[in-house]
Amino acid sequence: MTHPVCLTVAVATPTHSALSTPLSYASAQDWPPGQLLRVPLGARDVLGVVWDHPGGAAPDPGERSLRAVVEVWDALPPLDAHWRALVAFAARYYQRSVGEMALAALPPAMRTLNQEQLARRLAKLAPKAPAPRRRTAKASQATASETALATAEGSPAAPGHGADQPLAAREVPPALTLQQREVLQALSTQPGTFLLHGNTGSGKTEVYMQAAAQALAQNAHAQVLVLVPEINLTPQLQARFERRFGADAVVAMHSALTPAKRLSAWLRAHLGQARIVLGTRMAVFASLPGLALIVVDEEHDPSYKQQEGARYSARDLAVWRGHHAGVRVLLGSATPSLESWWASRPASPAAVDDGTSPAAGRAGRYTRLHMPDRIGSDTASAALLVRRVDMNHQPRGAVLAPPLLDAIGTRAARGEQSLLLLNRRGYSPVLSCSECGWKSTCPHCSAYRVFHKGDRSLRCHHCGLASPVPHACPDCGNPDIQGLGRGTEQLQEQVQALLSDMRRPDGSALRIARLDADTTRLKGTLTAQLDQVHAGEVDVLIGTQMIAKGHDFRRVSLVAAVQPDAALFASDFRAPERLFALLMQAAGRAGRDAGFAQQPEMWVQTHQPAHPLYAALKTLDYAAFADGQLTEREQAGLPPFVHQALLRADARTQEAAQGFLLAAVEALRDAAMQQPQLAPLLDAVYLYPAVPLTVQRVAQVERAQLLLESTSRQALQRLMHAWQPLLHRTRADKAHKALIRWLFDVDPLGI
Ligand SMILES: Nc1ncnc2c1ncn2[C@@H]1O[C@H](COP(=O)(O)OP(=O)(O)OP(=O)(O)O)[C@@H](O)[C@H]1O
Ligand SMILES: [Zn+2]
Repeated sequence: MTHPVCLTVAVATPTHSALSTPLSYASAQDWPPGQLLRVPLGARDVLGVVWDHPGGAAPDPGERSLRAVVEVWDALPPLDAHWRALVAFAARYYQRSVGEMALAALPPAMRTLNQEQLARRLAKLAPKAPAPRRRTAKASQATASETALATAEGSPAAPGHGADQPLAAREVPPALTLQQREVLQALSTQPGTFLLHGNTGSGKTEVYMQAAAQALAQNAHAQVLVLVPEINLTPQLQARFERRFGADAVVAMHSALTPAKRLSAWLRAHLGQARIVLGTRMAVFASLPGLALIVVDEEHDPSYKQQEGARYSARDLAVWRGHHAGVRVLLGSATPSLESWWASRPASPAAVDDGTSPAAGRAGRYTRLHMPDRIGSDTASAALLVRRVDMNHQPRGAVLAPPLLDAIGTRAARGEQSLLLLNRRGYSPVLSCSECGWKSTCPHCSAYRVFHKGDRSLRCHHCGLASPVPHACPDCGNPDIQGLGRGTEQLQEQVQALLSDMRRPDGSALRIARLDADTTRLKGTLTAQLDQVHAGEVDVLIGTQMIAKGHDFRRVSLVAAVQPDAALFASDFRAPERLFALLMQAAGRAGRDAGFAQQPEMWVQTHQPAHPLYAALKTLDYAAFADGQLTEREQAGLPPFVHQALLRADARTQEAAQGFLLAAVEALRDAAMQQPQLAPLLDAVYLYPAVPLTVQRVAQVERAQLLLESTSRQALQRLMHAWQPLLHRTRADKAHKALIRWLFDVDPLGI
């Protein structure tokens, strides 16, 4: 009889429970950490990952009656030490349990799979027998990077993907510009994390692809991870990678995939069959045994931060992962986040001895690289002109200023396209009764329901509640209820009327389309709509920030921000950074082809034409804007000069939510009296008073938060860890039974 061994297994136990550490199970045989298996938990059996024993040594199963492992998925190689280290770090840093983090990092379809089903899936993925290598004429005259890739792929050890594809099927990379060459050169000469500050249309994607080709050439198992904010917004990007590397080498990972597709993408990455993984934030947790390079495109994009469950930043984890695995990380953006801009600051000799600013003088952790010039910008006509339109001097209530209307008409008459950006969907953000003042508030949220004319509904954008538009005021019966303010739906209607006299080159009326979350709800509609724009079937495209992101529109020569001012006065300290990035990205959609008769233009309709943000936009000088913002942030003691976390509480009443936060602070202060090691942490971390969130109530849940701030990331981390058990205890107190949940949001994006 064999003596059973004890396995430590990470299972998806909730963070906020007593079971939040990995559990012990008995097994007839020892299995290495990283092995996937199924184990019993309560009445069910669940997916788990063999974890490293706490303290290194296996506990003795001896006396304890451990439950036995159900089945071990030994057909799959174990998850490697880098992957486990990433998961363990993410759990620690974002204050979650290892089990929760590990299981959230695996494709959901895996949870319901058994060994047999897994075997069938794997059989489907099994590589076809590689065909003998073919040498085509093309291969012998290929560029360096292509040859490098060919070597990697042609190697007999290359795990089964399109090694049998002739190279001729692949696209030949263009000759690089000088700036692209310099960036690739800098990348190849030193390790570390790089911030590529590349103008829109400067050819960053080409740099990513060539850097990927170089990394893949290192060996036959090398893999590259490419993170993008929203893959479904840029189907073109995936197509570009597939053209370059072959469809078999690339897998996509994002939440719009069917569970089965997501699982096979994950398996192909884990087995090394996929050489390039292109995915959204979740892909940062992909198992990549051959990881050789990480690219984070549009690294400033807020969608890299997960907003529920474990609130991780995929960008920040990508940097950690690359550092831990010893591979390069390439962050790219035309408008980097201020965090990354600061982290990549060059050393400033002037400030070295000044001593007033703690970090001044020292260079940042990242290497900053620049590509200021757009591809084809040697033609003078390609330079972008930014025009501010003072709406104080336009006809009252004008939707579009008359000169802007003219400009759109002129462009359309030449077959060029215009984009109109309005970051608010629906017809009107609120309906109101002119008699009694009734407004379309949501009964479940502290927010208005938005009027959507298309299906005549009132919809809450927070909880999703939708109901038909009333024919008369529900309070006083007045039939005259009106919309206040304007969304994309209304803008489309108004622009349609305003442009009705204008003509396309063929004499027909202009075609005006709208692209936002409402028009793209159905699967496939986004791609279809983008295809229409690319094909030139649309003259004027109206949309939310969706139209500003990453699209390589070739016929757009004019972009206009219709009413961007609101963000200038938002209370969120990141609002200017976001607005500037949005406008720069939007501007970057104009003039991507140098062959226009007239200079491409970005119009900004504003009542604040002298605002410094628009002045900076006028010169398209991101660096000046960023440095100005950083000075303000440093003076005001805001990130990246301090580190923040939120303690959030949700409850049935606001009183209960704030009551919990107050009690938790009290418990922490009490504990500090008894535990002297806590006192310095409380000195190093500032705890703000508990306050309601800006949108205080959502779906009948009252929300409150407490901001923690420190100049020391470590002190902040240690305080949260020390606080965890006290929070569990406070939660368990009957006095707080109205509490629904509490959580930490580390490095929050909105406070
Ligand atoms: N070296 C090159 N020679 C010719 N064309 C190039 C070169 N590099 C890139 N291009 C082309 O220029 C266009 C813009 O390049 P790319 O999409 O890579 O820019 P980007 O910096 O990623 O843009 P954005 O940030 O706006 O998405 C693309 O159509 C691309 O195919
Ligand atoms: Zn609501």
